[in-house]
Amino acid sequence: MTYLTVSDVTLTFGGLNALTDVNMDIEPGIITSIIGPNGAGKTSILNCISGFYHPSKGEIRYGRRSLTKASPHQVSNYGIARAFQNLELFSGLSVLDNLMLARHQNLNYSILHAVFYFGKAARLEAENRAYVEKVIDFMELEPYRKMMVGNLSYGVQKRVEVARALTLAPRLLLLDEPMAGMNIEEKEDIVRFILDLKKEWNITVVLVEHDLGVVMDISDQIYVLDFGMLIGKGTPDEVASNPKVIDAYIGEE
Ligand SMILES: Nc1ncnc2c1ncn2[C@@H]1O[C@H](COP(=O)(O)OP(=O)(O)OP(=O)(O)O)[C@@H](O)[C@H]1O
Repeated sequence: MTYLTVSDVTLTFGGLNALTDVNMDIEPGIITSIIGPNGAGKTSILNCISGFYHPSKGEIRYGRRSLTKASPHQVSNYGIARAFQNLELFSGLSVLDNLMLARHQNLNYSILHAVFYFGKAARLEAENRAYVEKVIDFMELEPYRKMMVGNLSYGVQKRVEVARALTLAPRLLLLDEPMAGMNIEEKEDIVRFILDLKKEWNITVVLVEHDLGVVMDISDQIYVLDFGMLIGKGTPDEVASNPKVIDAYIGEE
């Protein structure tokens, strides 16, 4: 069964096609990477899937649901979360407060409910806290929980950004360059987290990443974009031996 389907998606800005007739099929429970040179359209496709941009043409489906015109809020309610290339964190708040705040987007009661049904609100709040603690534990953020995000190293902030997305308990996680600016050890940690998310949390991962070594190591399938067009797809071995892909990367990596 196909899980996420991108069909003939074109995205236009003024006269420029950021994406042209892009097709992708993503099955549940796998790691899919999207690679390509700078400006190839990788972030644009994540923006289309997560509802920040709407395709000028084509369709995006997630199971039985259409994401083509969905808002970011609807997309996250459908169980799709995103970690951003540029961190979406409140630098003046602690790690714990950032994660609780993100988790609150998931609350399914209104302020009125909170007033009239205090018991239910309190129970939900306890559940939220427990879920956030599980994420902190998984992402090994325990030593930083009370620290202000702005005071943490960039590598740890990137980890908090992934944790922020995880607090929404997604079935599908979109990661936009989660390893950018990290040293080798920090990258190894993120790789381990991504593999565990797949194996232990059964989360489907879509990854945009420039580090081809990492991409080749952890991906089940890879899509390659160049100038907004899909120029290759397949397993890491298939993609690595695709002449179009090799051409696109000459002088790049
Ligand atoms: N909001 C926007 N308005 C105008 N042009 C845009 C917008 N967003 C993206 N583009 C253009 O669309 C093209 C694809 O950009 P995109 O950010 O998706 O590429 P990318 O592959 O993610 O690049 P990078 O690896 O540098 O992050 C680029 O030419 C970019 O300038």
